[in-house]
Parts: sequence; C-alpha cells; structure tokens
Amino acid sequence: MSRKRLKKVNKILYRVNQYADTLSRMSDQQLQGQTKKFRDKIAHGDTLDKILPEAFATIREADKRILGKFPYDVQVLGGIVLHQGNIAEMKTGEGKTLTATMPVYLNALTGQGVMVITTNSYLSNRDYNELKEVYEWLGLSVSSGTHEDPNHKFTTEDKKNIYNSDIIYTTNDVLGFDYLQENLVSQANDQFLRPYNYAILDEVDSILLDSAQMPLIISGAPRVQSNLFSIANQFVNTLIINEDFEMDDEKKHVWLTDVGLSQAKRFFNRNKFYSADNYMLVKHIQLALHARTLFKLNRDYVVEDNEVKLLDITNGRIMVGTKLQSGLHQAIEAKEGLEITQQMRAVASITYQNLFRMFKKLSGMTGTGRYDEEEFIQTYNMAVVVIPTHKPLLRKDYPDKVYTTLPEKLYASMELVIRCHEQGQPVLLTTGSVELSEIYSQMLLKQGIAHNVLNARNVAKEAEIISEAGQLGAVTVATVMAGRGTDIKLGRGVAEKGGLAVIGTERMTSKRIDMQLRGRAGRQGDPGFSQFFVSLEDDIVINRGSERMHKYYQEHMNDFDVRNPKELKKRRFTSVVNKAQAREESQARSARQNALEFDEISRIQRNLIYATRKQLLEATSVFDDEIMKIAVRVVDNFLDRSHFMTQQHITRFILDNLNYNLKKSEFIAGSRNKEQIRDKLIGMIVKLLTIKYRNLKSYEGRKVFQRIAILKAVDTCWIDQVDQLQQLKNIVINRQFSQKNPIFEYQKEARNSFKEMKKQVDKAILKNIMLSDIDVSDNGKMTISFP
Ligand SMILES: Nc1ncnc2c1ncn2[C@@H]1O[C@H](COP(=O)(O)OP(=O)(O)OP(=O)(O)O)[C@@H](O)[C@H]1O
Repeated sequence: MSRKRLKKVNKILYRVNQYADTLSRMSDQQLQGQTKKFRDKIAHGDTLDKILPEAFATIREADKRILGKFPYDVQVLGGIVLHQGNIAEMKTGEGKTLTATMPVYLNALTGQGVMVITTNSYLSNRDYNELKEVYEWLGLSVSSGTHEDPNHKFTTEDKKNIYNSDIIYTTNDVLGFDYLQENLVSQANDQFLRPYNYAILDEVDSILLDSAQMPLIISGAPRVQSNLFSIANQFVNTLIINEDFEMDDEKKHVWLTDVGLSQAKRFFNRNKFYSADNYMLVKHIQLALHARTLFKLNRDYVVEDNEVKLLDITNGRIMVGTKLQSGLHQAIEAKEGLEITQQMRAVASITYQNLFRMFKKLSGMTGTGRYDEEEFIQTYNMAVVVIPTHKPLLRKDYPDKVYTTLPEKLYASMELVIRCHEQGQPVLLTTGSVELSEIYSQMLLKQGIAHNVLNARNVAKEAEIISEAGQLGAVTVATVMAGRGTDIKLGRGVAEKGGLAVIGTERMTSKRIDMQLRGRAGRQGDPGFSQFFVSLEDDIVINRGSERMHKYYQEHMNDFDVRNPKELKKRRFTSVVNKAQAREESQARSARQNALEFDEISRIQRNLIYATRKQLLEATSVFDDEIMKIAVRVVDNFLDRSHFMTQQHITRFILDNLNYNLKKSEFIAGSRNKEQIRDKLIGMIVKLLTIKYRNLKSYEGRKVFQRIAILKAVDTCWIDQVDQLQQLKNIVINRQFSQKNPIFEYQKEARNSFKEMKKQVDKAILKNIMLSDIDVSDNGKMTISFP
C-alpha cells in the first residue's frame, strides 16, 4: 500500500524537478512574484494539486536562497504526502522541518490558514524562527502561537493577528486551550479563531497517540475545599501492599482488601464503612491510595517551587498548567507534604483526537508512524507512507543487554559510557526518569567525567546542552526529553570516532519512544550506534513482564556481584522487554480507544453548545421571540409538574423566576384552573418584559442584554454539565467490578443529564432575563446585576 502510494508520489516529484532549472534562473524578484501568480490562479479556479509542482519548486528554490538548504528529493516526496493529507514517515534527522515548508507554502496560498503543530513550544519557536524569513520573503504572513516566556499572556488582539496569519507555528496544547477559551467569550469581538483548515502535525504519533489519553481541561470556579487529604494520606501510609490493599495487573486500579477495610474502620473509628455518610472519606482514601501507588515522584511528576508539576511521560517535559482532576492532584500534594491547593471544577474540556478531527485536512510527520498505521487509518483516515532516507542509514542498533538487577545494569552501562568516553566518542545517556538521570550524574561525577544533564529541571539550558552534545568526548545524560526533535550535530573529528553513541538505560513504554532516542544518532548518514541496557527491575518489566520472568527474578535477585554484572543472554530474556512493551502498547491503544468512546458523547454535546454560543454571539437581531418561547416552556414545565397548584406553589414560582416584587393583589387568588394560571403567568411575563425592554432604551441595548443573559445561562449550565461528565466518568470507570459496560452506562447517564441540563438552561435564561437588575447611565453604559 505504502509502496504503491510512493510510486504515484514519485511521478509528482518528477514534475517538481522539471521546474528546478527555470526557477533557479529567476531573479529574486521574479521568484517572489510567484506567490501572486499562484494566488491569481487559485482565484480563477485552479486546484492546489494542479499548481503543486511549480509551487513546490518555487519554495524549494526560496529555501535554497534564504536558508541555504535545497530540499532533497526525498523531502519533496514527504512534502507531497503531507499535502495529500497523509503521514510521511521519515527517519529521524531526515529534515522534517524543511520538508514541511513545501506543503505549508502551497496550502497557505489559499489564505485559509495552515498550522504546523508541534508538541512543545521550544521546538515550535525554533522552527518558526528558522523558517519565518523564507515565508515572509515569498510574501506570506507567518506567526507563532507560543511565546518563549511560558508565562506570557497574549491579548485577544494578539491572538486575532496570530490566527489570521497565512501560516501559524504552534503547539497542540496552546491550540486546544485557545479553542476552549474561544468558546467561553461573551462577545463576538472576542473571538479570534478561524475555521480549522489544514494542519501538519510534527511528531504526529506523539500528538495523536501519546497525548490522547489525557483530555485538555480548563478549570474554573473552586470546589468546596476538603480537609480529608492529609489524614487519608497518613492512613494510607500505614498500609501494606497485598495485605491491606491490592492492585490489578495493569497497575491502573488499587483497592482495600477486607483486612485494609478493618484497618480503616479502626483508624477512623467507624463501624460501617461503605455507607452514604462515609462517601467522602472512602473517596479520599481511594485517592490517597492512587497517589501513593500509581504516581511516582520524578517519573510521573516533580516537585518544584513547592508545587507538584506533572511530567509528560512521552517527552519528559513538565506539562505547564496541567493538573490531575477530581482531587488526585491534591492527594499527591498531601503525599509530598505540600500545601493542598484548591480543587477546581472543570469548565471546558476536549480530547486531542476530537480537536484535530475538526480540521478540514490533517497530515503528519514522524519517524515511527508504521507501528500504528491501523489506528491512524481508523481514527483519522490518514495513511502512512514510508519515505526512503536521503543517505543510507549507518547507525547500528544493537540488541538489548539484559541483567537481573538494577545495580548490575547501572554498572554495565557505566562501563560502556566510560569506554566510549575514553575514545572521545560523544555519549547520549538516556534515562526513563529524572531520578535516574540524577543517579547517573552522580556516578559520572565519581568517575570524574564532566557531563551535562538534560531533564525537566533544566529546560532553560536545553539549546546549549544539545549544541554541545555532539562534540568530541561530550557526555550528556538526558531523559526522554532528548527524544523528540533534538538535532545533535557531530563536532569535528567525531565521525572518525564512530559518531554519537546513544546508550539507553531503560526501555520506554513504547517502541516509538525508544526509536526516537536511538534516532539521535546516525542522522543524515552520520555514523553512530545505539545500545539499550535493561534489568528485570525496570518498570516496564515489573508492570508488564510475564509471571515466569517475575519468578526468575524472585529466585535470583540476591545472587549478583555489582562489579561483575552477569548478562542474561538466553532468548527468553532478550525478548522480555519487547514482549512487555507490546503488552503496554496494546493497553495504551485500548485506553485511547476508550478515551475516544468516552469523549464521543461530550463531543456531540459540546458541538451543540458551541454552535448555539456562536449563533448567539453573531446574531444581528434581538431575541424577543426565542425568549417568549422559552418562557412558555418554563411555565408549562412548572404547571406539568403537579396536578394541584396551591397559591404557595405559584407564589414561590413567581418569586423564584419572574418577579421579586410580587404584590398580593396582582395574583390569581382562588384560580385553580391551569389554563387560567398559565395565561396569567404569561401575561405577567409579557408585561414585565415590556417594562424591562423600555428601560433598556435602545434596540442595541436590548440585544446586548438578552445575549448576555442567555449566554450566561448556557455557560453556567454547560459548565455544570462538563464537570458532571468528568465526575461521572471517574465513577463509571471505578465501578470496575460491576458487570455493566461502563461506556454504555456513561453515555446513557450523559444523555439524561444533558436533557435535564436543557431544561435548566431554559429556566436560567428566564430567570436571568426577568430577575436581573439593569442600570443604564446617561452615556448609554449598561450595568447588569444577575440574580
Ligand atoms: N535539504 C537539506 N540540506 C541541508 N541540510 C538539511 C536539509 N534538510 C535537513 N537538513 C539539516 O538536517 C538536520 C536535521 O533536520 P531536522 O532536525 O529537521 O530533522 P528531523 O527529521 O526533524 O529530525 P527529528 O526526527 O529528530 O525531529 C538539520 O540540521 C537540518 O538543518
């Protein structure tokens, strides 16, 4: 399949190459004039496919003149695949950044916007700064959606400028948060996004697969603060694994055993535990157990400035501004003895899968797409096309060296580091956690080997560290942070020493991440090698290894001599990590599928709400009719609720929803007939509205007031719904022992709560309209106080 596609793409390459000579003879001015020519052609109905060969050849020539790099044929092939909305698999170091310039230029010609999306702002900014000049030279506008200073806040005007550019370099999380933010604004003028047109995802597997399990969440209003976190943490610290609590094989769930339960009863002095009264306590114990057993300091998170900061396991970076939901973050804070931060309600949320499915056309680049082709086709309708390398790949990937224990592994891997270092060969030593990177750093210090450490704690020095990493004799210890997009250039004389040595000290959760790390060596035909060291004590083996392996480990864990590490060479050992990793990957795949299925109902509801909001924001006339219809619905609903209406019922309804100043004489004494009550209530609403609208003075004023009142109602209820869905999901997932299908259950309950929400929205709108207090000053400034 991939080959067949590549053949077709090759034909297009041939046509691109035919233009090369003519374009190389053009003056700068003529070449720059090409952009206008293409835009005119598009305006006259030419398709992008038609102008592709000449447009690609144009930017290719511009790349040469401005950047000094003429995209190779294989890069043109990659560019065509990207334009066609597919995934170009290009080995690491083949120059994906430059490849993207071609489809970016072509697609930007329509003026509908092209986004190049990367996983982190460092890379995004780097690419933007490198390529900006060439796009601008060709007359296109280009901007960066991220800022070098992570605390920088863009204004709405800034954002409008950014998103109106022909080309935008940004990250997936900035785009996601902007999307959610855009749908929280209260006037049309505050919107800044254009419809999503075309995106190229750099490291597409990292964005669409690795990041897919954690939805983006905007948090808002605080929840009532609980004081149970610390005490639950204290209790959980007294428990013993497999006696008081147990974990499932996947290490995703933990629960108290009967023994643990008795402990809890004693500790908290309660007779019955699983009762409604103890709901909060049980929940906090559960959270504390999760925090203690499933989250590891310096692997899943770091503590910095007295804050828990989550790490992205796929790239080792801190996920800025991201917190775990539903109290888990606070439970980890309690575990680390930090001040407990306020728990926030989720206000808006979306998964990356659904964010990116909104683009008209999507494409991606990666060094490792093949492993997940099926999923890409199924979920995103993107095929993976493997692009040949520009020069033959010289890197040698050696099979893993396996040891029983961690100390043996450390010692053996250090020996190799020392050997390479003595010969002057630069070493990139990669570790699975911040903690291990620091242990290696200490070991190197003991050996008197100067080195750099690249982990989530010193992101600031990243560029400098990478620029030194390929020099003669350099040793760099890095977490997976070094795995994506870092271009380590070999210093003088290094090729003769064998190029860069990538020494992995642990295999990661997926083969893709390993391959990314190996790919730091052997770039663009450079020499180099990669070698991973593993032990039966590695996380991946502990979590996903076979029973047999665990048994072997139990039996042999004590008979080792650090200075004489014993390598396990039998086949069953050398394949242990591959098997464990395959298990981990398949688990991750089903978790992603799960996340997608869970998000489906939210997606439908979110789209409905966001479409409503958009209509409201952009409406040009007043909402008198809609409001009357809502009023009638609310009144009917109220009257339907009970057969018999007492005077108190009616008075309560009026005071709650329509009018604070009810005069006794105004209403209905003795009226028992529902029709009559209905007419009177509606009459009352009409009368009150007329007065209210008159006070608003102008048509415009009335429109603004109505819009804000409606929006506020929609938002308040929707935010409740988002939060409820979030909680519902946790409840359903944790109901692991019940026989019911959790997704089915979730969708059913989500649908019901949405129906209920719609009723609440009607009520809230009516209430906001009727019970708000409006003050219009002489200069037309309107102040509204909502109930
Ligand atoms: N056509 C070219 N001519 C000259 N140099 C090139 C060309 N294409 C790419 N390069 C150089 O090759 C190096 C690798 O490029 P780049 O970092 O974009 O690779 P990559 O494919 O993105 O790698 P990774 O998978 O690690 O992100 C860079 O230094 C880049 O400038």
